[in-house]
Amino acid sequence: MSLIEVTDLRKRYRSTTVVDGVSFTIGEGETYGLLGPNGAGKTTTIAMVVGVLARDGGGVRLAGRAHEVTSLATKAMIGYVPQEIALYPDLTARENLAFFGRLYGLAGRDLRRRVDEVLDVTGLSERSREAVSKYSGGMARRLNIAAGLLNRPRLLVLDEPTAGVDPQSRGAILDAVARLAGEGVAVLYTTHYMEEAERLCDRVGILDGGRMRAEGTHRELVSLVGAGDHVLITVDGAAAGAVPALERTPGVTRVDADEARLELLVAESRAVLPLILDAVTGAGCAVRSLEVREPDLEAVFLKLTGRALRD
Ligand SMILES: Nc1ncnc2c1ncn2[C@@H]1O[C@H](COP(=O)(O)OP(=O)(O)OP(=O)(O)O)[C@@H](O)[C@H]1O
Repeated sequence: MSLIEVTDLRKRYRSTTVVDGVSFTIGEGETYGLLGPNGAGKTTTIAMVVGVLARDGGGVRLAGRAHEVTSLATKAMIGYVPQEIALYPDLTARENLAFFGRLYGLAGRDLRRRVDEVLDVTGLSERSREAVSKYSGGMARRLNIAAGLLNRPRLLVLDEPTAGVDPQSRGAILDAVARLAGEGVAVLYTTHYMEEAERLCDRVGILDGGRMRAEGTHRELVSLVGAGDHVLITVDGAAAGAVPALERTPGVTRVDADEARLELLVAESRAVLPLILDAVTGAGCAVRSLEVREPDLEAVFLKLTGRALRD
């Protein structure tokens, strides 16, 4: 069963519709990515999902219950980490977390244990007694995430958590999200980095202009636009001799030869690769190198919207 069901969300600002009928579900332990360029409506969508922004239409159900701006019981199941850092710079990481933990009603040994756990998940244990003013931007972002975990959320919502952070913090954030999902937390993750969506998310929704353009696993999205894997082969001598055999190979949809180089479009490279190698060597060409390039979400986005994900 899905932990959260979002149905037909809508938001207008004056005459402009910025979220236009967005629906998706996320199961326990599943990481769902909302991928879209700046201004696509990601932040507005998740603000309505979390319940900090009133919606103009649609519904959200969390663990089978209607979730509204005023629903405290369902809000208690959510950890929301907005883009803006909300921390006290003069306090240490530990003091910040203790403060937020008390707001959640934690105290004493429970509070200390929970603070230790969230510091560990975000990789900040060793620097926990330093003032946040001494932290890098990436560490502050990790601490912001740690604060969102104090209440053991069943749904963790992260709004572009890695935007502008250093590689070390980015790695720590991605590891933390994977670990939490492994523990059964449902994760809603917005990003405009398609590599992150590919690496982290079980399913991705592509949002553009306030609308969900497509949704699915990486494989499903890629097959939706009819793309296949590119296989690039270099051979000793002329590659053209291998073209007829490759064109007869099941699963190969296009063959281009240019001097010693072959470029193929194939439906499913893993299954077809042995047949391709047989065809090339059978035509008397010795293979010098072979590279498989899987299509990415960037290609899907371009195909769906006619624009690049990052302008
Ligand atoms: N309070 C507001 N009043 C008017 N327009 C708004 C308001 N908030 C957002 N918008 C507009 O809604 C659209 C979607 O914004 P939103 O912040 O949800 O996009 P986003 O995909 O999160 O982009 P970003 O990556 O830049 O945060 C934008 O065109 C934005 O200008």
